[in-house]
Amino acid sequence: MSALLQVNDLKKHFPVRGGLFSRTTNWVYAVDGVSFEVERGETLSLVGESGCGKSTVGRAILRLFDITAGQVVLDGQRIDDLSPGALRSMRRRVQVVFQDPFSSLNPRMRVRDILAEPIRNFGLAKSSAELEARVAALMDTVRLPHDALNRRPHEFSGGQRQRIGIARALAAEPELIVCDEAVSALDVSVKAQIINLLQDLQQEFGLALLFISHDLAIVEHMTRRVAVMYLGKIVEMAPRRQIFTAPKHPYTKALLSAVPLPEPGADRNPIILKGDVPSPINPPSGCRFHTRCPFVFARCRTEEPMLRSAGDGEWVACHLESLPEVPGPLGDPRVRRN
Ligand SMILES: Nc1ncnc2c1ncn2[C@@H]1O[C@H](COP(=O)(O)OP(=O)(O)OP(=O)(O)O)[C@@H](O)[C@H]1O
Repeated sequence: MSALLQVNDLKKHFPVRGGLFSRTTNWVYAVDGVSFEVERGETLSLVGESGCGKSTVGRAILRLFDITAGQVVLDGQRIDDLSPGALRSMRRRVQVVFQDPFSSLNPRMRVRDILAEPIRNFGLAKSSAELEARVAALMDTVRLPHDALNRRPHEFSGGQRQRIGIARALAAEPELIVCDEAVSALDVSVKAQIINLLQDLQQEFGLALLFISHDLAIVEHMTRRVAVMYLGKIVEMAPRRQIFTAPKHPYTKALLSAVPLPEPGADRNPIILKGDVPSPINPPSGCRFHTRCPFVFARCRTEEPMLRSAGDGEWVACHLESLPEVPGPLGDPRVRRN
């Protein structure tokens, strides 16, 4: 059986307009050739620093805009070129939970109406009694009391609002939920509760999650696989254990070395990257990470590394992997000096 979601060589370039006639003067290469799959019922996390293109991938899957190139395939059907009419059923199957439920929930609507809207829109209840029962069941599912149905979003805490956002996504009976920084704005204890809730729901409903986050500490607790993005591309994709115990790409190593360890006094030998992330308007030639990579060598500056299998479900886009094993400057046996 094919994967629930297949993203093939996805590109999204945004025009930069300027001048008197608002002509396109440049392009933001926000996502520039990204491929991955999400199986039914699994969680794939998309991680990377701010601006690397994570949300743009999520929005492309939700068809919030037309993509520049590539394919987005849901359950065997291309959804990137669907007509507006055909988009309707796809919209039910893929839902989203955003970072800030406050701005994504209509402040004038009561919770009852917020939850009833998708059920009505997608024709999921045959009578008003069934609609009411479904709304009540959703409150149970996200562990909110029924008397909250008559309240409006501003009357809830951040964690409770996120539960409402999750209930609204579930109302459409989706197969995939894109969680875009869904717990990033919450306090630590509330974060843990929402993560537990998402994991329980995933088990209960067999949901697939695309979990977009800049926070690796969160991802470690809830994902099966991780894809690491840098400047519009995936640099490494692997099962969680491999990413967290034996990362291969120098950028993944640097990202992980910045995650605080739970044991007091423990040290990870942080890898400090030089400089800032370059602009996606004018990304570096060759490997996009070469301007900051501690292991850079000549080929990295000119030749773009492809995402290649490194075995055990692991994919890496780095020239280091193909090199003979000789001692490198930092003791990494795969690094060639030149
Ligand atoms: N509508 C747009 N028009 C122009 N540029 C955009 C647009 N949307 C995103 N970008 C640019 O595309 C790049 C990727 O943005 P994106 O929001 O996908 O990154 P991200 O990794 O999700 O970061 P963050 O977590 O900060 O949102 C950024 O440089 C951003 O400024």
